[in-house]
Amino acid sequence: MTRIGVVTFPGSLDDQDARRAVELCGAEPVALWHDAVDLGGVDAVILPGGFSYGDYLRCGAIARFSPIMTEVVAAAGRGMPVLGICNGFQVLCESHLLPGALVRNDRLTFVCRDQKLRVENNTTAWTNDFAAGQEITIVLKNGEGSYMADDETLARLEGEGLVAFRYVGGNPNGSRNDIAGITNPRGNVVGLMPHPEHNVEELTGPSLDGQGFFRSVEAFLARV
Ligand SMILES: NC(=O)CC[C@H](N)C(=O)O
Repeated sequence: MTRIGVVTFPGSLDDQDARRAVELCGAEPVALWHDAVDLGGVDAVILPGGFSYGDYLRCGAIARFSPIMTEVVAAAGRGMPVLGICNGFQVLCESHLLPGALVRNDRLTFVCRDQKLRVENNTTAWTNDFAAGQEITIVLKNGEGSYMADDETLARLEGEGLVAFRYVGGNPNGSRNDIAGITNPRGNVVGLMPHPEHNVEELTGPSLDGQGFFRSVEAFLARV
């Protein structure tokens, strides 16, 4: 059975939901504490949402220096699938596994809503279960979700097809080019602000679209 590690930093909030989503989608969740110095032999890693280290300095700026991140960066370099959700996306950018930065929402308030996204790249380890151009609904909840990158980086992301998800039906936070999530060129590291782990059960809704992320990584790992 595929083993997917979910890292808990001090201040992580959605680690339990991420582990539950992994389990509901048929893989074995493995809890990884942030000061671990190995990944316990997992096949993939999720950096979950929350407020690691209280969002002090900048979101993800301290978590980046947690001992486990040395292992995550090395494993990502070897091609291991890594998914950063919301605060996890912020940690991935701070760790330079993904380019750019997440800054305060343009309306200067926390935004919580069901968000429509368009799948722009369905070739990654975490998005291959979706159709290209598919519209999905995923919960969004953050205060610092506005994706920023310089013009050159943005042109590269667009030119190389590295935008994984784009907001549709209104940009909730001022992200450049309506970017909701990006991938690295290899397609194993993906970060997005909305929360797929909250969209895996009929009871809580608003969709089951989050399951696609976990099915994608299972399919990806079955191929390697
Ligand atoms: N839901 C989350 O992961 C929150 C992320 C981050 N701390 C923010 O508010 O922007």
